[in-house]
This record gives sequence, C-alpha cells and structure tokens, in this order.
Amino acid sequence: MTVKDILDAIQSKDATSADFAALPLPESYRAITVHKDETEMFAGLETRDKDPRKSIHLDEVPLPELGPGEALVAVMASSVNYNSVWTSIFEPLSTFGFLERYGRTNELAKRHDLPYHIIGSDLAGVVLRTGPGVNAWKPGDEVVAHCLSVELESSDGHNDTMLDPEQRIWGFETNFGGLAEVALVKSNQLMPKPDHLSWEEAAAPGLVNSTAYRQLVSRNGAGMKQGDNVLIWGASGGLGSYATQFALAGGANPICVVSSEQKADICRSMGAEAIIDRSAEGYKFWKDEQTQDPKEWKRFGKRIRELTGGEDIDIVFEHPGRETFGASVYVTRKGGTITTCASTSGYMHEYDNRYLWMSLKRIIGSHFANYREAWEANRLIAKGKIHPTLSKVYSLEDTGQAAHDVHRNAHQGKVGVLCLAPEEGLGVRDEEMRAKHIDAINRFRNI
Ligand SMILES: C/C=C/C(=O)SCCNC(=O)CCNC(=O)[C@H](O)C(C)(C)COP(=O)(O)OP(=O)(O)OC[C@H]1O[C@@H](n2cnc3c(N)ncnc32)[C@H](O)[C@@H]1OP(=O)(O)O
Ligand SMILES: NC(=O)C1=CN([C@@H]2O[C@H](COP(=O)(O)OP(=O)(O)OC[C@H]3O[C@@H](n4cnc5c(N)ncnc54)[C@H](OP(=O)(O)O)[C@@H]3O)[C@@H](O)[C@H]2O)C=CC1
Repeated sequence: MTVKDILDAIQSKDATSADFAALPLPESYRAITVHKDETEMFAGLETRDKDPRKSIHLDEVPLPELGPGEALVAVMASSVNYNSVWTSIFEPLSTFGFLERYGRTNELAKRHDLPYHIIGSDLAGVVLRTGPGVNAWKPGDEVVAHCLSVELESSDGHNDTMLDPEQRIWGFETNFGGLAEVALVKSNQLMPKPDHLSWEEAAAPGLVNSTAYRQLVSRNGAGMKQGDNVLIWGASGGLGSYATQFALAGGANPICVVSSEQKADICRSMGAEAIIDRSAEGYKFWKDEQTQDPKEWKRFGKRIRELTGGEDIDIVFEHPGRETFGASVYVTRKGGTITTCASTSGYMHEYDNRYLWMSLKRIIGSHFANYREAWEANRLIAKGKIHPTLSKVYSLEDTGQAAHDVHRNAHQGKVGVLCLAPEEGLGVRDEEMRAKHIDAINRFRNI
C-alpha cells in the first residue's frame, strides 16, 4: 500500500467511509522536515541571511503509531506559516527542545522526540483512521485541522483551552505536522472542510484566521466592536489579511499599514479605505539600535488622525514587535488596547510607559485560539463571510522556497503547499456557493 492508493480513493469521489477504513495504511510517507543535527548550521549569521531552503528537507518517514483520541489524516494541502520559518532558521530557539520536553511527559508522547521534526500547522485533507475513543470523526471525512494541541488533564484549561499547562502548537511544538502527505493530530483539532473551497484554499486560513479572530474579535482578545478604529500592521500579510476582513465585516474601521503600493491596492480591493504605506512615508521609529524617535511616533499619529477625521486608535493589532511597539502604544487612544501575538522584528520591546498608564491603555497578550474560537473562525470561512487570502501555491518539493519567500516578506497573504493533491483547484463540493464568492476567493491569487 502506498499513498498513491489513498489519493486514488480520495479522487474517486464515491469512496465510502468503509472503503477508507479498509485501505491499508502506508508504512512511510513524504514529509517536510528539519534535522536535529543541523540546528547549528546558521550559527553566526544574521537572521535575514538564514536560508530556509538549506535547512528544510523532503524526507521519506515512517508512519507514526496512532494513539487514543488521535487521527491520521491524508493531507491534500497545507500552507506556510511564519512559525515554520522560525523552525527552519532555529530561532528564537530550536524546536527540538519542545519535542524533547513533550517526549518526557508520557510514554505515548515519546513518539514526538525524534531526530527530525515534521513541521507545518495547517492542513486540509481526509481522515484515514481514528484512534480509540474517537466518535465524532470517521475515515473518509473531509477536514481541516486547527493547530491547538492540549492534554486537558488540568482544570487550568477548562474555561479556555489555550490556558492548559500542556498547550502546544501542532507541527511546531509537536511532531507529525501538516507539511506532509500524512499527518497525526488530536481528533479535537479536526473541523469540517468548507465545501466551496479547493484543498489548498481550505488549508490556507486555519492558523492565521483563528489567531486574528481571538486577538481582535474574541473577548479573550481586544473584543472589537462596531466603529472601532483598528490599526493593522502588515494588513495584507498572513495575520493582517484576516484582521482586515474581520474589521470590515464587524463594522470597524481598519487603518491598514503596508509596505508597497501593490499591497495598498490589495487592502483597497478588500474594502479598506484608510491605508498607510510605511515605505513610501518613510517612518523611522528607531534613530539607532537603542534609541527610539518619539517625533516619528507623532508623525505617524498625525497621519492616522488625517485618515480618521481626528480620531485615535481603539485597537492596535500588533505583531512586528520591537520595531513598531513604541509607536503602537503612542497612537492608541485613552483607554484603548494594544493586542500582541508576536515579535517578528525582535522580542525585547520598548515603549514609553507614561503614555500607557496616564492614558489607561491596556496591552493584551494573545496566542493562537482556543477550540471554540478556532471553530468559530472556521465557521465564518465555511459561511463565506471571511475568505482565504491564498496567493501562490508551491509543490511539497518547493516548500523551502515557499518558506524563503515568507521569510523575506516577498509573498502576499498566504502561501499554499500541495501535499497529496496533484494539482490546484480540486476538492470543491459546493460550486454554487463558490460562484457567489469567486472574486473574493481569488483576490490574492498570483499577485
Ligand atoms: C500559532 C503560531 C504561533 C507563532 O507563530 S508564535 C511565534 C513563534 N514562536 C516562538 O517564537 C516561540 C517562542 N517561545 C519561546 O521563546 C520559549 O518557549 C519561551 C521564552 C516562551 C519559554 O522559554 P522556556 O525556556 O521554554 O520556558 P521557561 O518557562 O523559561 O522554563 C524554563 C525553566 O524556568 C522555570 N520557570 C518558569 N517560570 C518561572 C518563574 N516564574 N519562576 C521561576 N522559574 C520559572 C520553568 O519551570 C523551567 O524550569 P525547568 O527547566 O527546571 O523545567
Ligand atoms: N502567537 C500566535 O498565535 C501567532 C503568531 N504569529 C506570528 O506573527 C508574525 C506575523 O505572522 P504572519 O502575519 O503570518 O506573517 P507575514 O509575514 O505573512 O505578515 C506579516 C506582515 O507584517 C509586516 N511586517 C513585517 N515586519 C515588519 C516591521 N518590522 N514593521 C512593520 N511591519 C512589518 C509585513 O507587511 P508589510 O511589509 O506590508 O508592512 C508582513 O507582510 C510572525 O512572527 C508569526 O510567527 C503568527 C500567527 C499566530
């Protein structure tokens, strides 16, 4: 039995759940990996010069054992997330430490502690097998998977699954991720695949859409409301392209920051009107490595006021980190919120705390999304309220190049990867609904 037989069953369209259950599992499959004996390969290089094409490999790997509460999924498509870029450049730390730590927790978790890490935190595909105790899903189900892996053995996570002490991001802090022909997930990561999307379109939103939903919309994040002025950094990027859609769909006013006219056009085509091209306007928030320039914060704030008719920002959607954080705190209105989920440009932030406490602003840390938030975010995709922002699609062989594009900020929206799917455009089950939204679905394609 090979993965080719699995693909044939998926493409036959009339294969039943019993047919999938009867398919023998392959002994091995192709997967994107990084190698433990290469974690020092970029030592001494600047972050920018660490090249994912050198550290990312396509290997034949053995199928992992299936445990209770888990599912093996045939992956038709996946997408590149920035966490895979971090893994591939071994920053801010090597992810093998996460696998070792997980491996020490229990007998079954030892499977994850291997000399290779199969990465990737998104997938769209078909369930092949479920482990003991799984009743909600069966072989043949067409699914997407969110990337929250929790054990839920402690009461700490019972109100909000992100607060579980054993909370991990699948394919980053666990092994057997989605950039592969087969993936191993906990069955409660599974969600229905939106019928009107192809495999690669369905695989694109997952991680970033759920993260943007918690960070901006959920009461666990900023709790955005109608009329809010929302400053969105990287508004046409992975996270930002969903934050912009949530702001528009929720009656808020996105102020989109981008770095080129082309990206400004994409934001306009999504319906945004207030756009700041940070390259054209040349903001320089740091005079040198140690010193920020408050005059530049003020110039940025004035520009925002021009675009909003004199209003300041209710919510900042932060992720660039060190480079922008001082400005983000400054331009937030009295009582406003800065919500942050990352530090792409550096994690040691500096800001003038007088502007935070005197104006009663709040900084909220946000990370991925709990089960419910991930489900709600996927439901909005399935209902055609929020759309994938897929631009370019790569083959599994070219994942290194795809990650390199994202690392160099040479991409738009989301970058997809075909895993088992032999070509783009397959897997659509609801053509009528697709036709209604086709322009929005294709908005980011091939730009
Ligand atoms: C969905 C997508 C998401 C993204 O893309 S996010 C962006 C990409 N991801 C990242 O950049 C990952 C970032 N993660 C990290 O850099 C690290 O992951 C952390 C800095 C968050 C944590 O570092 P660590 O060293 O793993 O954990 P410690 O908590 O510092 O544990 C080390 C030891 O310190 C002890 N400790 C923790 N808190 C305290 C405390 N408050 N007082 C005293 N000790 C403490 C612990 O217990 C442990 O100890 P013991 O080594 O003995 O087990
Ligand atoms: N904690 C969590 O749950 C999550 C965290 N993340 C993290 O968030 C970060 C962004 O992820 P994602 O949106 O997918 O990445 P992308 O690269 O797709 O988009 C980020 C955008 O931010 C803008 N940007 C980058 N650097 C700077 C800077 N120095 N100053 C201002 N703007 C900048 C760029 O847009 P432009 O050039 O147009 O301004 C870029 O396109 C990553 O670090 C990632 O690891 C992502 C998802 C979940």
